[in-house]
Amino acid sequence: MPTNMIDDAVLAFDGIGVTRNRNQLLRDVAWTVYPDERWVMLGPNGAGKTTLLSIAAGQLHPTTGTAIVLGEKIGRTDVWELRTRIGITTAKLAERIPGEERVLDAVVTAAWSVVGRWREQYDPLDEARARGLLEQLGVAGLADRTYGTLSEGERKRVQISRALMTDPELLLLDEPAAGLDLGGREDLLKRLTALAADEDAPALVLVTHHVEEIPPGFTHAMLLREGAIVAQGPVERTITAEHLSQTFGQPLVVEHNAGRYTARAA
Ligand SMILES: Nc1ncnc2c1ncn2[C@@H]1O[C@H](COP(=O)(O)OP(=O)(O)OP(=O)(O)O)[C@@H](O)[C@H]1O
Repeated sequence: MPTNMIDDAVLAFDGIGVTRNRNQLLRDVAWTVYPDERWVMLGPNGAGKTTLLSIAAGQLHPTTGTAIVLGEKIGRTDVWELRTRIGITTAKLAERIPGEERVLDAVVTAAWSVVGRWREQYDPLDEARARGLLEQLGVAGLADRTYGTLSEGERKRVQISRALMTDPELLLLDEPAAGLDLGGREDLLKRLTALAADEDAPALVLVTHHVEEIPPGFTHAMLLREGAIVAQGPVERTITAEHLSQTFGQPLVVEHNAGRYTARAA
């Protein structure tokens, strides 16, 4: 690949392998993500999705290969500085938000914690930004509630607002629709569809187990099985019956309707 293309890339991974306790969690992963791309990563339990996302988040060094995140080579760079440029939501991070915290505080303090500052009072610009993000995710009315009183779907949207607070160049969403009921999932998908269409939004990578959770407008897909890539590329060419059957290890039928995918056993 020409060097100038790699320079523009948000993620440029080559020959990535991760080994832990003699288990090969990832093998020979090559993956490039550009700023205007919206990726969905799919694969069965244990396929290596979270491991790959951790490298993208600057949280994990690969055992082999080269991982360049936002132009910085993992292993050579100050990851703390790098992490301020990346927004991430995971179930583990969400558990750290105290139930008694006011929703607006949960969003505003994202900016404080990444830069390691502590303040008694809001900067009015921070507060306005947090309120704007809650509005964008359709939960502005919840700003003064405590986080613990929110439904799971509302919490997910607050978590995404929080991850966007620092104006990241890359947003990583690990199973954002997990545990949501049908209405909650559809609400979240609507917001993610709007985010995908927003040209000011960062590059997006969303991990899921279900093709039903691919928001319309997502441009690319990566399919993983047992730590290796089964297929990757533009979403319509990648989310096919053949690729998904191979990824999930059983014959599957895939349908694509009005921008949404469904899959079932053949
Ligand atoms: N420190 C470790 N030592 C050994 N094996 C590990 C370690 N961490 C993760 N694994 C294994 O690596 C594999 C990939 O895990 P990973 O969490 O990346 O998968 P995943 O695709 O995100 O799975 P899920 O969909 O279940 O969240 C799993 O089999 C897991 O048990």
